[in-house]
Amino acid sequence: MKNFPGMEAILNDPSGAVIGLDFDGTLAPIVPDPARAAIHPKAPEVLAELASHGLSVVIVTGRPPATVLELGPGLAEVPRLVVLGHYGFERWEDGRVTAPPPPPGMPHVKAELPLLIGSLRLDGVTVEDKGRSVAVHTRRAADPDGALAALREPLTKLAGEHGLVIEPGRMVLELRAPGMDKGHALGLFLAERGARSVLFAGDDLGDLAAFEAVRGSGLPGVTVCSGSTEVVALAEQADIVVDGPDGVVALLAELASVFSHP
Ligand SMILES: O=P(O)(O)OC[C@H]1O[C@H](O[C@H]2O[C@H](CO)[C@@H](O)[C@H](O)[C@H]2O)[C@H](O)[C@@H](O)[C@@H]1O
Repeated sequence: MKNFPGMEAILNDPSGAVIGLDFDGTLAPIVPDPARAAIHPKAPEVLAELASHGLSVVIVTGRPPATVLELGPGLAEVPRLVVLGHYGFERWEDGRVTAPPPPPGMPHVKAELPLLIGSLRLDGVTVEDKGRSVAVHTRRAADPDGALAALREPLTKLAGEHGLVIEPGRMVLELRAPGMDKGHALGLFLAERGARSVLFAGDDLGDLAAFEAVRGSGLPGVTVCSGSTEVVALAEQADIVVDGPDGVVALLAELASVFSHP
C-alpha cells in the first residue's frame, strides 16, 4: 500500500487527504434493478473511521444525493461527508441539498421517451427518472448490448434536440444537462478543501473524468478501479485495480487500519 507516492502522502498527512468515491459499482455492487442497489454493508463504518482520522470523504455520483443516502443507510453519520450527485450538479452536506434549477428540456425528453423506446421494440429496457436527468437501462433487456447499441443514436438525437447530452455507462445511457462532470466536480472540491493529496475510486466511464482530475490536480494521488468485465478502460488507467466493491472496501479498511495501528 505504501508503495504508491500518493498513498504515502495520504498516510503521512491524513487531514490534507481527500477520499473520493463513486457509488454504483464501487461502494454498491451492481444489481439488475437500480432501485434495489444497496451500499456494501461495511462501507459506512469504514468511511466513518477514515473521517475520524481527519480525511475528507466525498461521494461523486450520477445518482441524486438523496437516493445515495437512501441506498446507503449509515452514510449520513459519516463525519463531514459530502455527496456530489448528478455528476456534481447537486450537493448534499449537513443534511441539506443545494442544486441549480433542472434543465428546461427535461420535461420534453420525459414526455417523448416512452414513444421512442416503444418504437424500437426493445423488450426489457427500463427508464429511471432521476428528476433533473433520466437513465435508460438495458441490463434487464433480452440483449443488453444490442439494446444499448440500438438506443445510442436516437437517444443522442433526442438529447441534442432539448439541449441535453448523453452520459454512457454500464448498460445505461443517461440524458442529462451539459456543463458538469465528475472531474470538474472533484477538482472544485479539492480546491475548496485545500487538499494536499487525493484518492479516487470508480468503476465506470463517467469516472474517467475524475481520474483525469486526480492527475491534473498536481497533487500526490491514487486512482483505484473497482474492476469488472464490463468496463476495461478504467482499469487500464488506474494505479490500483481491486475486485469490485468488496475490494474497494477492503482497501479502504486497510488504509483506516494503518491510522488505527500505525
Ligand atoms: O456514478 P455512479 O454512482 O456509478 O452512478 C452511475 C449510474 O449507476 C446506476 O446504474 C448502474 O447501477 C445499477 C444498479 O446496480 C445497474 O442496474 C445499472 O446497470 C448500472 O448502470 C444508476 O441507476 C444510474 O442512475 C447512475 O447514473
